[in-house]
Amino acid sequence: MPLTPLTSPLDATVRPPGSKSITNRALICAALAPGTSTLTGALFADDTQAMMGAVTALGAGINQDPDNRTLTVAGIDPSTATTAGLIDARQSGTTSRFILPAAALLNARTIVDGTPQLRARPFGPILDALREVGAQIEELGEPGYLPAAVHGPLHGGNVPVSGHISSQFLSGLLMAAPLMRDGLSVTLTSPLVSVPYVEMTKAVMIAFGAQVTDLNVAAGAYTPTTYAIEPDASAASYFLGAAAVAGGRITIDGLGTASLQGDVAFADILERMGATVTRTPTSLTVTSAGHLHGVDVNMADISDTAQTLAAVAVYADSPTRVQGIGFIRGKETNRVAAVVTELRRAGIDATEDEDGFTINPGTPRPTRFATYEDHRMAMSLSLLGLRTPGIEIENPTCVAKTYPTYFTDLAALT
Ligand SMILES: O=C(O)C1=C[C@@H](OP(=O)(O)O)[C@@H](O)[C@H](O)C1
Ligand SMILES: C=C(OP(=O)(O)O)C(=O)O
Repeated sequence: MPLTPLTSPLDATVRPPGSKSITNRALICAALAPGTSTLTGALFADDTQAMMGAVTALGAGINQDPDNRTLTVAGIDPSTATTAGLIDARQSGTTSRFILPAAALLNARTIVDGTPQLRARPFGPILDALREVGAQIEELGEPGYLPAAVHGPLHGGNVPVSGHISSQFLSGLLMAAPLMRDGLSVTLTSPLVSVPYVEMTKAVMIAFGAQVTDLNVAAGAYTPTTYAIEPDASAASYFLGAAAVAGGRITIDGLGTASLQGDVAFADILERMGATVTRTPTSLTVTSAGHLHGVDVNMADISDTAQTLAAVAVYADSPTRVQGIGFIRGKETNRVAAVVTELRRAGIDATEDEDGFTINPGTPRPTRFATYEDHRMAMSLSLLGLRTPGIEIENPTCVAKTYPTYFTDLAALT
């Protein structure tokens, strides 16, 4: 995918597609709520298709209306459901980590597997926690990795869970918890990364009628609900980053101070770098002259936007250091190594640190970037093409994981 630099400053309003994280949480809660739920503003992408396939395998019924971005979900009663089978979570961390506990509620054997990329990502903490709350677990490949078989039901109770590898283990356990016999109380055994995603989990659960306080969930049931899903804040980071790189104004419609998504704080980092940010409860506007300063920032809460910041940092007037994100070596690819390798390919002085990376600004040369089957490598590196001639993105269709129309929407900015 060749990219063409912009010839005039940006001046656009964008509404990104629905949040992947909220869509996949709402699908789990709706699938476990006996009755009909309606999800509006949903994301239609590979990760959410993976979740739709997963909850269908558990017995839920899904009607997809992509033109109206709406999903209608006929939920199951997990205490009587006995559907077992093979679930393909594809490349999706959220689908795999959220469906394992949900499948383990059933008195049936379910195998969860995914692509080779997903098989390389860690699952040990969630498999261990599920054993503690009553599941029979078979690790069918390497211990601590997919594929794995789960068989319930779950008695719940108190369970220790580690937080430093991924918050998705905790979110998955919490969402299944209302249907555990004794409910669930989680004690974290290590510091939690991606904290805002756990707050999001609790908010979606509460919208579907669950009782949640701190990391304690009461036994009960989900209630079918009509639920409106926000646009995706991680996707929005590319458009906000575009204003920072190319200069001009970008407004994100549908995301603001009222958002459930931590990634809206990417705008705060651009503000620290010198951009002007205007916020309302439901919109974010970034205006920039394209001259930003470097920043030293901990991105443990919003690590999906770290690659976006790496791209923006290339054009700042001083170095940028990102800390607190060593755990993103376990995402779709080793994101710390991948972003440093690709920026160095373009002649930028980037270095890998133990818990992040440092980007020294420079003038990138024309480069064809590798994307490592990582949608966020493709979307973040595309920002260089808005300012530097001769930028190409290999395998651009990898954006289908969360944002199939990304390159069309980027082109429409001009
Ligand atoms: O719960 C979620 O929806 C997510 C949590 C984060 O993962 P980790 O908790 O593994 O950092 C994030 O990177 C991912 O894209 C979505
Ligand atoms: C890490 C990501 O996804 P997941 O963990 O859900 O596969 C992501 O979307 O950047």
